[in-house]
Amino acid sequence: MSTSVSAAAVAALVPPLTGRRSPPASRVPQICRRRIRSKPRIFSSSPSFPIVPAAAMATGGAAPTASDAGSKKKLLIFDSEEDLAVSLAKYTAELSEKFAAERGAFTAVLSGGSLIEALRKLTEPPYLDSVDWSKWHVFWVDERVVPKDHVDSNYKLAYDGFLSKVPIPPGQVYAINDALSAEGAADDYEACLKQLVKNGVISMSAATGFPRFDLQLLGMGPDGHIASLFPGHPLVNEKERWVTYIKDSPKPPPERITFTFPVINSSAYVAMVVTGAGKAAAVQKALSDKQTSSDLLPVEMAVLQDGEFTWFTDKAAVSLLQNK
Ligand SMILES: O=C1O[C@H](COP(=O)(O)O)[C@@H](O)[C@H](O)[C@H]1O
Repeated sequence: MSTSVSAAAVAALVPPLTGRRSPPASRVPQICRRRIRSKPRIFSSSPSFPIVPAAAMATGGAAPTASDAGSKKKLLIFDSEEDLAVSLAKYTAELSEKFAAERGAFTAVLSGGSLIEALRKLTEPPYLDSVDWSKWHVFWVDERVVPKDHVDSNYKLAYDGFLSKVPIPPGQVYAINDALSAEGAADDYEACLKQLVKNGVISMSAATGFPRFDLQLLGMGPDGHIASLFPGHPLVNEKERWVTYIKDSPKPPPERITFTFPVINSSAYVAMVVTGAGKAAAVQKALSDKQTSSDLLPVEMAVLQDGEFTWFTDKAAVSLLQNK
């Protein structure tokens, strides 16, 4: 179990991030430190999206290079989930290298659910050895308010499937304080983020005034929810908070914390990882041309202010799209 103290009490302990050096784990604010438990082919798109051959991506074609700067949305369709996982690893590793070189840190946001399994290739060669894991700072776009060893914990899911297999410094893994209420945990996590902005670990978006994470790795539920932002729930309209809480999640468990849309939409890069026929209807709605502003799914509300949004999908997930 992690400890937590106020952000103000620890602020002075933490030097700003400079150059290419990341702060040692021991100097990360206690409020932000949640140590890893010792145990515990056919490529198509809607007309509004560029068609990006997934095979090209696998060989570097969709790497985050300067030539991609003007391309804000991409739809990648893979023949298999295995192919998707290979390319997602390459994409993530290249962004890690880019941000580590540019700013000495890489802020990666995880969702729960099927996303974690899709990250499995990052835990294998060549990435296990070639990625500079010491530059990674890991966050959760949403978390269930349960103990970290609970089967519903997004932290546990990520730890078991990803974090326990790569050498990210434990002090750079920012889990929620699971001893707090949902409201308290959301406040605590937001305070953690604000402290890390002050330290220079997390960038700020000049355009929005909200934190700008380097990469958010997100999943989507069959109902079109992302993070813990559900269709028709008032939380989708939150405009001020960075992190908020929900006590009546339609998907169990009911109590969760979640990043808000202003934070999600301030990201530099988002990978939206969606597979399986069960999500085809939501994908169809999100990627169809006939969007109406009155009944947007949460996934449709993920619109980056100044970043690159890439859908990583398989054939089943796009099976209801026209023009394939
Ligand atoms: O409850 C949640 O669900 C979504 C989607 O999960 P998936 O298994 O259908 O991919 C997930 O992105 C979110 O983090 C999680 O809390």
